[in-house]
Amino acid sequence: MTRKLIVGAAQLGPIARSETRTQVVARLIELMREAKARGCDVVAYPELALTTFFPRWFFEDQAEIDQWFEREMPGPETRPLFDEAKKLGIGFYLGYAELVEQGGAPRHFNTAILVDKSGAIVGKYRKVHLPGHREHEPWRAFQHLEKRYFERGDLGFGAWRTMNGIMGMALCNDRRWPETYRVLGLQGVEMAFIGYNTPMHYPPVPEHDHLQGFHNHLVLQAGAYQNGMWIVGVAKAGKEEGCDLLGQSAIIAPTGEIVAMCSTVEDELVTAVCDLDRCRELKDNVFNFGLHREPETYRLIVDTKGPVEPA
Ligand SMILES: CSCC[C@@H](NC(N)=O)C(=O)O
Repeated sequence: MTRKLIVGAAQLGPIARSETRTQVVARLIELMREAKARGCDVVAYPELALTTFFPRWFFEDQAEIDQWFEREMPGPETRPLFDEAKKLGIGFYLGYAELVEQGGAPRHFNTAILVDKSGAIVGKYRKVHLPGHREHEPWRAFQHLEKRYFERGDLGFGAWRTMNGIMGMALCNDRRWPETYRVLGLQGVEMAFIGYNTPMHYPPVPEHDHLQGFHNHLVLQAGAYQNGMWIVGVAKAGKEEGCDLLGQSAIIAPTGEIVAMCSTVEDELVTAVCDLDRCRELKDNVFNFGLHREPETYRLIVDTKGPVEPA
């Protein structure tokens, strides 16, 4: 029996600062219905998919910051998405800002969840590689204050058996780090969902601005190939509050080939039939970890943050 999963990458166009959760969820539901009509088993949305990308602004008032976060999932505004998923019998991956009380203290995470076809949350991931800066840097055209507003994820890179396969999650900047994919790959992940918000302009090194699309696919394709997994990379795209965000959401095969890609920077769904058994072509051969990895020679990777002096 083949394990073919039909997957949708539901790219979002810009979300205005004034747009409500209810308005955004209506957009998500429309994409979900389209995905179902095209036979999808699961649909993936971007990182921080319920609001505008708020880390581009410096806020000092904690109440103003907290308004971008979800205190419950599903909550009153997101419940219709879960109800629709259950009604349609379709899974989904969703990124959002999460605020939890732990030990009487508030904790803020950049989070993603995986929901199965019954509408149940089966997995949660909290972003590990937080990019950007902590302090206000007024010289920038826009801020990238993820290091200020979120703490590092505390759940590691999990893997979940669901929807007839082994699924993993990551978020945006995580995709630039080979360690992300390898930790997923070592757990046998067959499909990884990765939502992103990637500004086209990178203020510290603007000479790389024209390479944003290249670097996006470079890392997603390498991660897929080197670990024998499908990757679903999903953008929030377009000109959002004056900031241009990369599109090019893509579904990538374990061979590293792009099999579907968005061609707009608006709400757009692309789909692909993903045979999870094709992961074996890599996992049993050139990237047979049990046969070919030499972890004792990789000690620096886990023992050191780096860089170190050469021996
Ligand atoms: C601050 S520069 C990098 C921007 C980063 N964006 C996110 N959201 O992680 C990314 O890796 O695309």
